[in-house]
Amino acid sequence: MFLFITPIISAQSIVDNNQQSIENKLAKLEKTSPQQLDSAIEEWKKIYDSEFQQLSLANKAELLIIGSNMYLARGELAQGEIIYKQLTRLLTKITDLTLKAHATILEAKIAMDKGNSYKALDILTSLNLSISSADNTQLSFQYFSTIAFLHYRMAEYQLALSHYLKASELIPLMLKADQSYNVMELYNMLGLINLDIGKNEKGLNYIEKAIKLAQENGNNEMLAHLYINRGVYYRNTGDIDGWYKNTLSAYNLGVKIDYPIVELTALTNLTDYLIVSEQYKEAQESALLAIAKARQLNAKREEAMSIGNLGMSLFLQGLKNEGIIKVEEAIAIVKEIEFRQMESMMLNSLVDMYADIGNYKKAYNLLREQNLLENELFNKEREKALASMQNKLDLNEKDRINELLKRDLQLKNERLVSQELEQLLMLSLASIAIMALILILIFAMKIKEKNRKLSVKNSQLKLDSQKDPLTGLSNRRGFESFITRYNFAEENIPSTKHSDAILIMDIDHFKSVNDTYGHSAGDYVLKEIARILTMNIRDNEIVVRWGGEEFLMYFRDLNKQHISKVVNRLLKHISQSKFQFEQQTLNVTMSIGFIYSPFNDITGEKLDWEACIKLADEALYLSKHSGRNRATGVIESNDVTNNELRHTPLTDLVATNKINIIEITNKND
Ligand SMILES: Nc1nc2c(ncn2[C@@H]2O[C@H](COP(=O)(O)OP(=O)(O)OP(=O)(O)O)[C@@H](O)[C@H]2O)c(=O)[nH]1
Repeated sequence: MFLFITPIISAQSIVDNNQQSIENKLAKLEKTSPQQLDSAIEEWKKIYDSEFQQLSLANKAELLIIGSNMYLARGELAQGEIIYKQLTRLLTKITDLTLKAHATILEAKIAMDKGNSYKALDILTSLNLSISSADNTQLSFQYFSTIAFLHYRMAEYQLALSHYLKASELIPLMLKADQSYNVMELYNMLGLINLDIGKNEKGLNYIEKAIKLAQENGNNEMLAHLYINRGVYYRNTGDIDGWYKNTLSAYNLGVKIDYPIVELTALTNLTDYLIVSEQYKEAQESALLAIAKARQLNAKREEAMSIGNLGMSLFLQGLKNEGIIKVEEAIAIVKEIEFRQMESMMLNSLVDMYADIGNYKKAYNLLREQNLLENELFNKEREKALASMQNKLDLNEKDRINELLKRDLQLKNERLVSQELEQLLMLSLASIAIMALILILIFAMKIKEKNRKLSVKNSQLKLDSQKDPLTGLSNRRGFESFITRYNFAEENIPSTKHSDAILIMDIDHFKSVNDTYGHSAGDYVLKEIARILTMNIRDNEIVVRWGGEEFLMYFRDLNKQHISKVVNRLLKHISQSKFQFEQQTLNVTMSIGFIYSPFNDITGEKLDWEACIKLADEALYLSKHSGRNRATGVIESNDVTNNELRHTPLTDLVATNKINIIEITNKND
């Protein structure tokens, strides 16, 4: 039965008069005590109807929180919930944590009023996390007080006590904030709980503190409640006179200040006292007064309890049937308002009554009914506890799954990143590899090209080195290359009719050409002779510039009968050619030495080409010596070895008749 709302003060707003006025109105409504509830709700309705639309979002939320709290305090759960739902829609547009926390506490109160204490507890427990960091005294105070009250309602006194004690740490700050009513209420609750758990002295101590504060503040309504509760201390300690005195004080004060709730509570307590003190007639009177007061206040619970008390006092006066009827009437009411615990207690009394009058059958049936009810209540509590536990488990499991999913996601992300990196790396490596490959290829191609060029150049150089630059004929090196390729010694099978022939030729008196016509004329003659000689060979034959004015000709597969004709034709071709140089006609002749190749010695062994050339060269010398413009050929061996052919001068071989030679003079046909 208390309201706590934290004023919302926006630091940035420059409050105008209207704003100031609504702030004041809200602040006043916040401090509403239960006794002023009806008038406060009227005031709230007025503000809601005329000003709500013009209010800021925060003020709207605050007004709704106050309204919902007030309706709940007056026991109008449905109205309180409607306002709460409007508040939740509004809160989607608001980020203020304090307002949200107040809304959450409201949600818990609604769950509590609906009888779902465990749900309420869960809601408040979830708020604990966010509120612990909130630097807001009144909000924290309300949180601890609400959760404590919830535990109290659930008969969890130790837990209730620990939360009220947490709230009590805020008392100095609360008093400073002009929240003495809430502090009184806290002392009262601490007192009641201590009384409930048997710590009577401690309980009384808190009640006395509350009484002192109520007296200081002139809060008679609160004082009246506190007298009743101090009476409980005396009842608990067995001082029924003290109980009676305090309860009576409460009743008298209630009448004096016209506070019917306290009057009703005091009357109910007085009836209890009168029954305990066996003053049944007075108890009957007191019960009747309480019933009237309860009906006046539409307080069904108190009405039922008082009717039950009336029944008990009648029964104990000996009016047993009347008593039973009243108790049954009371049970009907508690059934109607589903006050199950009271129903169970009353059924218990009724069982005793029927047993007392000897109606055991009825007593037995009622006892069974009462047992079933107890079981139902027990199971209901059990189910609630199980549901709460399941909810906690689910939340826990959800948290665990969320955590797992989060970790899974994190791992997947990490894996993705590393995969991306890996791919990037692979891509980079691949790119590098491709680049490298391209570079290598380019490099290789360049090298290949260079090598090709080099090899072309080399070939060219090689060719050049094998060529005579003046005539373009092969030189000695060219001939060696030719003869090696031809594989002279191996491939030429000696034949009696055909043979190759090597001619060594030398221009006659060439020196005089140079001397007479100049070196250029000599060069010209050399080139012309090269041309003429080349005209006389086939594709697989060769003309070589063997030395200065010396040439070599290699004929292949030549009929031995035709060699003289070939040589003679050559001598003629040269001698009959007109060498025209600068209007000068030059006459040129050549001398030739030749040999069949391969040349066989007596053993039939082939003579190597170098030795053949040596013999041809010596034959040339014989031609020169015999008068020039002629040819001398080594044609047959007799009794001679290759060794002798290699090392013995040709003239000696001829003189000793070891070989035969022929001489071909340049005859005109
Ligand atoms: N123009 C020119 N003359 C050359 C070249 N090579 C050699 N000779 C000349 O050829 C001449 C060869 O002379 P010799 O060896 O005395 O013989 P020859 O004058 O031909 O007399 P025989 O051979 O005995 O008939 C030399 O004068 C060389 O200078 C050349 O490439 N060009």
